[in-house]
Amino acid sequence: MSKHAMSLLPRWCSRVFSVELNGAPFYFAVKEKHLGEDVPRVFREVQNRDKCYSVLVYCSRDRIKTAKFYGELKDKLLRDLPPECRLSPMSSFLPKVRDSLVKGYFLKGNSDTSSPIERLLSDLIQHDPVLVCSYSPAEDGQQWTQHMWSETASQVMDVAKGYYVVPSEAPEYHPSTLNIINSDVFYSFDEAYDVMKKCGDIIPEAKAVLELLPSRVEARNKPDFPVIVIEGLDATGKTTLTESLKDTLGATLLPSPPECLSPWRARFDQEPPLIRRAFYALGNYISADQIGLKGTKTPVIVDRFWHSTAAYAIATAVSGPVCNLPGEGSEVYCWPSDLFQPSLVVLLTLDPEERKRRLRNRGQGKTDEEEELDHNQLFRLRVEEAYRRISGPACVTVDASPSADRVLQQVLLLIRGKCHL
Ligand SMILES: Nc1ncnc2c1ncn2[C@@H]1O[C@H](COP(=O)(O)OP(=O)(O)O)[C@@H](O)[C@H]1O
Ligand SMILES: Nc1ccn([C@H]2C[C@H](O)[C@@H](COP(=O)(O)OP(=O)(O)O)O2)c(=O)n1
Repeated sequence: MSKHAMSLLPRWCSRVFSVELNGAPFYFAVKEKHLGEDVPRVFREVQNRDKCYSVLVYCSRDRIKTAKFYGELKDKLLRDLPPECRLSPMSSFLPKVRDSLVKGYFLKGNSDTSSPIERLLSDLIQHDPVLVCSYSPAEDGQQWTQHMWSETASQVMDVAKGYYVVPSEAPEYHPSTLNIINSDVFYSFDEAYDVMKKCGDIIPEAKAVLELLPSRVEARNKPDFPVIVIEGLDATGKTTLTESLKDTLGATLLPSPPECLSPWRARFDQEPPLIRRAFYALGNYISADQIGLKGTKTPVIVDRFWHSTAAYAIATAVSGPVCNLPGEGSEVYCWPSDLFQPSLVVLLTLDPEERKRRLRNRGQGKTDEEEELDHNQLFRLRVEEAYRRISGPACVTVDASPSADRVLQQVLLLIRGKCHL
């Protein structure tokens, strides 16, 4: 058994396991002794001939490698497993213990597929940073047990050392929230920079991004003029409004991520969240530098900024309904202390049907994430709620359904009230 597996074991029985079936999580724990608990739901629906497996990915010291490997593992499993084998996202965590989440996959096979699955898992355990367990009915046929695989023998360990699986309560918030800080959302330039720097060896484009970064984190000048950020989901009217504000106020308009990052954006959109979110986080620091420069001469309007970076990252890390998000007031919604704070952040909101109509009328291609927004109503609700919970500065919500001119007038009123323009 590897060093990593040994370090997980002492608290193995305190861990909770979560398997996500059709977007809904099912929780279970393991125990050495059985006290008549029910069989966890995820195993209740499994036929007696079936066998299940879990593959959990260790968080090695090299976070970049772990993040890349987790994505590649899914591709490998989907490619090499028998098509009848069902693959579901899985995780294991210590309740309320930050950074305790390990992610992986849960596999369900039957007696026909167990040989190819076990061959594949035996190979994985010998070459990759994974912990493999198998699940099967106990001898009495009433309970299910979990058996951890040994790396050296690449076989199931002594059956006597199997753990019983028992139901576990759902945690207060989605388990992914335990690992959001500095994995999905970065709260300082240095944290995001560190990820991008470590990517340099495997992603050549990361070096180009590093070269574009400002030499000083704090905006070089404190802008004399107001800086207004416009936020909202795609097609809520940000471009339309920011263009009008620019003309009406004689302001400078800055898109975010900044234009200088455009050549690299598609590349980083393919990367796992750790790398992709570091890219967007750094973009905000480049924008802050530009704001400092322009804001000494004119008001500045920014199309998306930190709210977008954090809200999309949090809403992607967590699945399911809005109540799975970290609670209001959680530290995950805090503004990075080293990032420039705009004078006003306006969040445009729109009825989903009207947003879809505007998207159709615009008729442009959408990013995968925006496609997801369309199909996954829960994701859209999570993004909007995360937007509302971010503080320092918090956003002011504006209904974007009236005509473009009425929306403009409404936002001008807010700006005049808040920024004395
Ligand atoms: N207030 C509005 N009423 C009706 N249509 C609008 C309004 N604001 C924008 N649109 C239209 O909706 C579409 C999306 O607007 P856009 O400004 O591109 O949104 P975003 O920049 O947020 O993606 C565009 O076709 C635009 O002309
Ligand atoms: N400052 C920013 C700007 C955008 N992002 C991310 C958040 C989402 O993943 C996408 C949304 O950007 P996209 O260009 O698709 O949206 P618009 O067309 O501008 O409405 O970019 C970010 O993380 N930080």
